[in-house]
Amino acid sequence: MMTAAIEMKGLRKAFGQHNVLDGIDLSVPAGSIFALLGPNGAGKTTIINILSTLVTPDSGSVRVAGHDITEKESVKRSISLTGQFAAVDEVLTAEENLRMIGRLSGLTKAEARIRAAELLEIFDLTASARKRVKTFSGGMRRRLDLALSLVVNRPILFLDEPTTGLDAQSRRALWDHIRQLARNGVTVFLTTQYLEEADQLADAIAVIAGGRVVAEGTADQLKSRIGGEVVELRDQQDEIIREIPAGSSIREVKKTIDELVLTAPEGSRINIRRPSMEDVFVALTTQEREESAI
Ligand SMILES: Nc1ncnc2c1ncn2[C@@H]1O[C@H](COP(=O)(O)OP(=O)(O)OP(=O)(O)O)[C@@H](O)[C@H]1O
Repeated sequence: MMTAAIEMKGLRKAFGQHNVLDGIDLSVPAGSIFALLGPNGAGKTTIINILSTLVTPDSGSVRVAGHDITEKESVKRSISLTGQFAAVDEVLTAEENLRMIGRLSGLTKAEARIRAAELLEIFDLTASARKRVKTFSGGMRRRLDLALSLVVNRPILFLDEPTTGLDAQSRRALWDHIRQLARNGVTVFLTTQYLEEADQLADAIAVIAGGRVVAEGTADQLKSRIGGEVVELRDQQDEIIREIPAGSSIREVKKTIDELVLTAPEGSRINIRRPSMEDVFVALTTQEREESAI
């Protein structure tokens, strides 16, 4: 059995009367990429804050890298966190910031220089390496922030919405880097609003809503959980007119197509596809909202 790098059992946290986490059980194998999904305000950042010892839970047992989270110093030595060095020094250049963090983290001068150059390259900041951070755009700062959290590789990396605000090219570069880290044995725990990101990157995904885990598994398992195929009707401009989950048997799919054909406008066409992560997310989180409204 694989060892768990992160383990939560019965994790609860309330802010005032608001039960944000209402008994979360999750286990993340070492060296895997784990994505936590959930609607806005579901408690994703709260979980990351608890796992990185910034917030104390009300109850439950939580272990990170083999340490109980009450052993704060041991946990902190095992983790990196995006935004950890959000206080980027504005007066320094990107390269100086990276080298400074390298030195503060115990790298030699030469090691810090090499690591800074590598990270500047990965995050497409080489051309701006010698510019002061105060002249940077929002996207450049975000990339530098991510680079700073990766100066020293710790066994566990927490990334809270790492690609929000990044363009497609930087997003792809970060995904490649995350995959590389996981291949080298780093456990990556990320939250994301981009369902494609979870689909592309994560070995396992958990969806939280209403303070609980409402689904857990690989992207394929989650997709098959909501069942079968989706039949979509598109107009001549390729815009979706209707989408219907059709079930998994050929008979069900044919029945759905027959229904659509009756109402399909001239020039439209029909596609059959597997459910996307978005279908899964909408199905799971809508179901949770409906149940909690009862
Ligand atoms: N320190 C705090 N005091 C009071 N309420 C808080 C505190 N931190 C978080 N909350 C509340 O807890 C809930 C969960 O917040 P959290 O930031 O963990 O959600 P999230 O899933 O990360 O959301 P988002 O997708 O919007 O980033 C929200 O309703 C938030 O307002």
